[in-house]
Amino acid sequence: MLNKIKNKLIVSCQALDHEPLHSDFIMSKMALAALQGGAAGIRANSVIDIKAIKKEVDLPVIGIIKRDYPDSKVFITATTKEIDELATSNCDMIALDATSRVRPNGQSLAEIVQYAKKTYPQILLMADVATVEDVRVANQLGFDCISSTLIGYTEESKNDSVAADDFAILRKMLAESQLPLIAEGNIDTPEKAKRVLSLGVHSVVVGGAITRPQLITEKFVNAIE
Ligand SMILES: CC(=O)N[C@H](C=O)[C@@H](O)[C@H](O)[C@H](O)COP(=O)(O)O
Repeated sequence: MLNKIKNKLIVSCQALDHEPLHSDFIMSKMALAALQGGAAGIRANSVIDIKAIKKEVDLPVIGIIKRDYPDSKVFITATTKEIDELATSNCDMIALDATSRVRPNGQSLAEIVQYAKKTYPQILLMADVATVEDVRVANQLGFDCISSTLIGYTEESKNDSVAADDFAILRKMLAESQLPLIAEGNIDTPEKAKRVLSLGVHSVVVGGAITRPQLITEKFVNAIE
């Protein structure tokens, strides 16, 4: 899978239950549109969406389960329960929060990675990170690749944004990463996607700018008001 997505675009097709396009059927058609546009992979949330997408397109899928827990701020594939659920979806890779934050039920990141690798050796693992320190830790844990998904979305990274200073944080992550690094999060123009690939990231994930029409509409409205 890592070869198939090298230097290519992955489209994140996600609509949570409060979003207008929340539907496995619609996400499968989003994935078909992504395939027709030339995407090399899909990122998707929930077993039901991944199954529908896998039926519709023959592309590698990065699966996640977003779920809130009362005792933790971690919400992307937070525990081994979500790993077990995703293993039933036929996804090719699982992405999970790889920040240093406390996880639900006292599970540790190392424990979860070890469990996933041992139980489902055929499924690749992506570390969703927020800081350069997270990259250093992820290098050592048995992940197959790292993604910059959570930059700006955690307390530790709230002052960072992926594109600031010509992607300074991504360049720092690239310097530290011993694994393929995927650019993800707020890559919202074709120019930014091209730029991050030229900096040396392995692939680029684009979500909202392609698959969240409410956000796209808002951009137009803000520009004309
Ligand atoms: C922080 C978080 O929850 N990120 C999620 C991770 O799967 C998705 O909501 C994003 O759409 C995805 O990462 C792609 O990013 P963007 O939509 O900005 O291109």
